[in-house]
Amino acid sequence: MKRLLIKNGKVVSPADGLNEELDILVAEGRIEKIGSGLEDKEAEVIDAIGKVVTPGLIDMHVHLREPGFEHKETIKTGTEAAAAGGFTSVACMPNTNPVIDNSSIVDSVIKKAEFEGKVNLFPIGSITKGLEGEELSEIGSMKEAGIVGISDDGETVMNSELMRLALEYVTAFDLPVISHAEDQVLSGDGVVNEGYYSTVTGLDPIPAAAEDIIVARDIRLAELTGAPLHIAHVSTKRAVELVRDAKERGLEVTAEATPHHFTLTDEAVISFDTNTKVNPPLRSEEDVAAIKEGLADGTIDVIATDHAPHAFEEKNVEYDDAPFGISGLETALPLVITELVKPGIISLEEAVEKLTSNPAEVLNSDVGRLKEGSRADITVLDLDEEYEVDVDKFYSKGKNSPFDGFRLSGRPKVTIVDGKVVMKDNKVL
Ligand SMILES: NC(=O)N[C@@H](CC(=O)O)C(=O)O
Ligand SMILES: [Zn+2]
Ligand SMILES: [Zn+2]
Repeated sequence: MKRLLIKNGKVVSPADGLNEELDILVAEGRIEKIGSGLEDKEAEVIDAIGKVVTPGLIDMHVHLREPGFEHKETIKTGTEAAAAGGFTSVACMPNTNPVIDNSSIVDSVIKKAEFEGKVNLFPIGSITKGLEGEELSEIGSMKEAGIVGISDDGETVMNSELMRLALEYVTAFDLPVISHAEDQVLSGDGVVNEGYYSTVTGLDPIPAAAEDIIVARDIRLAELTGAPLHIAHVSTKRAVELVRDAKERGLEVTAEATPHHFTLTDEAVISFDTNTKVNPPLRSEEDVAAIKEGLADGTIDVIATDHAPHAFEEKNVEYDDAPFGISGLETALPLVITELVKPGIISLEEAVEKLTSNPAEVLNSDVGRLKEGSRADITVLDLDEEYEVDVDKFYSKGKNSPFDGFRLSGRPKVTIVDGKVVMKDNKVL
């Protein structure tokens, strides 16, 4: 295996106490040495001068669509998109067909990723069989097979008794329960946020309360059971307040926000572009401000994409009929830098934590760190490169992005997984 020497980059890994210009020597898939003025005659040199070197980014919320919806995305194309976006690990949601609700499907997803995946893949198992909300999945055997959490993402476990049982069950397993918080009776047939823009477009509304109610319920159940709870794609002001309060009370509650929810407001839906249709919906200016505050004060621990690719034909229909979801892996890091770091809403160090060590901690995984001896998953990024988003250049099959044509600054330049360069200069290798 080739040795790699990443030279003269600014190494940023707050969890490892690193924030300075250093070299990193990689051998046999591991970080052999971190230091100044390192030399190695055999190593391939990656010149990182003027660039930032971070632990490989982790996206704890993606939809890779395989098995069952390979026309939208596959493990191969989805992990290529991840590599292109600077991610070295992704955790994939179980709303596939069949649903990831038993150990043999977990095994098959892991095997497939070993053969075809560009990055590390950590499956998330479902909470209930078939995502039907009626019976618990085989959580114990899925844990043995390698899941890192459980979620019925795409659906809410509307039965509070069953959700309580799931939370009680995982306390024995060190698995977070990841909540897609939506009161599905209240959200009904809604497609956009309830407010001024649902009124002017005439599109069916989803009230913020649909999210707030389930966030409140699940926090209460986490308190009752003592289980670790992670709130997926937080999008409302009240949800941020509820998570903040839960943390203050010492509960093991964590939360994530997506780039689309901190970048866009529901004003975007007046275009009737179905690429703005996502669940939870794009919210009001006040909600977006609260998300940014939550990111800044640490209430929101993690930035995750909720990468939800769909085929062009599926999105190329009336707003009401289009599926919910945004293809997010290849714009996430540029949006974090452009929308959060450059304007000073969070520091670069905080951004790195929310994309590396924090999600690793939620998933109880040992990735997301830069230490001698640890696995060599590394991302090199250029904070200043400006470019225009072009969905036709996405590695993802999902071209469904509302950011097509956006000018962003900050870009991943090299992605290294297990000591191997899998993306360089925006080309997946
Ligand atoms: N976010 C979305 O709009 N869609 C997700 C489901 C989900 O994350 O809830 C999908 O699977 O397409
Ligand atoms: Zn969801
Ligand atoms: Zn999702």
